[in-house]
Amino acid sequence: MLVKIPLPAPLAEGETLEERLTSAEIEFRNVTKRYGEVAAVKDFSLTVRRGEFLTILGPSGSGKTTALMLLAGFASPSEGEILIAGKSVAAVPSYRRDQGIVFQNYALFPHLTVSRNLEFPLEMRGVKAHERSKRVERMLERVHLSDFRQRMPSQLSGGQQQRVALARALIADPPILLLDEPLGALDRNLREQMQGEIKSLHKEFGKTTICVTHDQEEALTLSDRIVVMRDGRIEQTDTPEALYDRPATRFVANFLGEANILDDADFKVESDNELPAGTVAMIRPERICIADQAARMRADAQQRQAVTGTVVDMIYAGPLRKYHVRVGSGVLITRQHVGSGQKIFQPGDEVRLEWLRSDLRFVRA
Ligand SMILES: Nc1ncnc2c1ncn2[C@@H]1O[C@H](COP(=O)(O)OP(=O)(O)OP(=O)(O)O)[C@@H](O)[C@H]1O
Repeated sequence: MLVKIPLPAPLAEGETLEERLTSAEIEFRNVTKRYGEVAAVKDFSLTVRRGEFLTILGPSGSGKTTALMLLAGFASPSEGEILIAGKSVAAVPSYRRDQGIVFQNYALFPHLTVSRNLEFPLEMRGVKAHERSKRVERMLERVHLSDFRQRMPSQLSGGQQQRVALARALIADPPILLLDEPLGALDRNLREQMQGEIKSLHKEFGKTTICVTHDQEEALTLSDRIVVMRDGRIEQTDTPEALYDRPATRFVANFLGEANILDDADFKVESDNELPAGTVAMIRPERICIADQAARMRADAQQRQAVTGTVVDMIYAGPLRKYHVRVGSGVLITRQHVGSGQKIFQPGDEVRLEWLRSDLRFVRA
């Protein structure tokens, strides 16, 4: 069987193979960006590998967009530097950085048809008319918009417009793709569909992609790695699984998914060892099992911890049930898959919560 493998871009003029093999695609070195008194990004250092899909995730105002704008060249660092393919881009204007960009509100040209919108970046790069129309047709087909080629952007749905924006960002084959809340304006179903589309475009084209979002689910679904930002600084960088399973801080544990933080004030955590100074214990809701108080402990009781409490709330959420259980002066959350034969608890029920000791994590407080 013949397998088609997309090849990376040929070596640029002056680029050696050694440089290509060893250099990171993008590097932020101790970048700070100040707007007057406000430091929007502080001492930001990050290496992005070639072909990686990296998401910058954080609450509003944490500096995500500023980091992306610095990379795009729409703003310049107050301190530090940014390197692309091993070279500082301090003196390179944004239009010469060879990046495809999709912003939530980075509108298509409203007075140009879909085809003309796609042609524009090629025209800017001096691609000949014959070649341009071939590439536009190919790209339209790829994003399933061939039938819309003559429409104006205003005659397209939000999802279709974003597909055109993605196609326009990719058509000139830039090595880097920047996405700023690309799906922010879409409703939930469409967003999920477009996440699939972005993922498959990334697989197919292999662009080094930096995506900014405040949507944790989007970050978990799309990314090879996630950078969690807080107040202009990087809080933690890791793969989605590692961030979810082993968050380093209380902030990351709470921001990425739901977390039960076992504060000393609310729960007396019995531990064989002292918790390291400055840390608290944390457990994910789906790691806690809920059972009748009188139910027998599971066979591996030594490896488990159990507490008793009273159900204060049960929330039905499709395939999941979420229980809030009062334990002492605190509340623990547990999430159970809805399965056949599983007991359903109601507010007021006395229950036992159990978990494996190995599912407890400690995070910096
Ligand atoms: N041009 C600017 N002038 C002054 N302050 C700015 C400017 N751009 C950003 N800031 C400030 O820098 C901080 C970080 O903003 P930024 O837009 O990067 O955050 P964000 O994480 O992308 O937020 P959001 O998710 O709301 O877009 C904020 O406090 C913001 O007010």
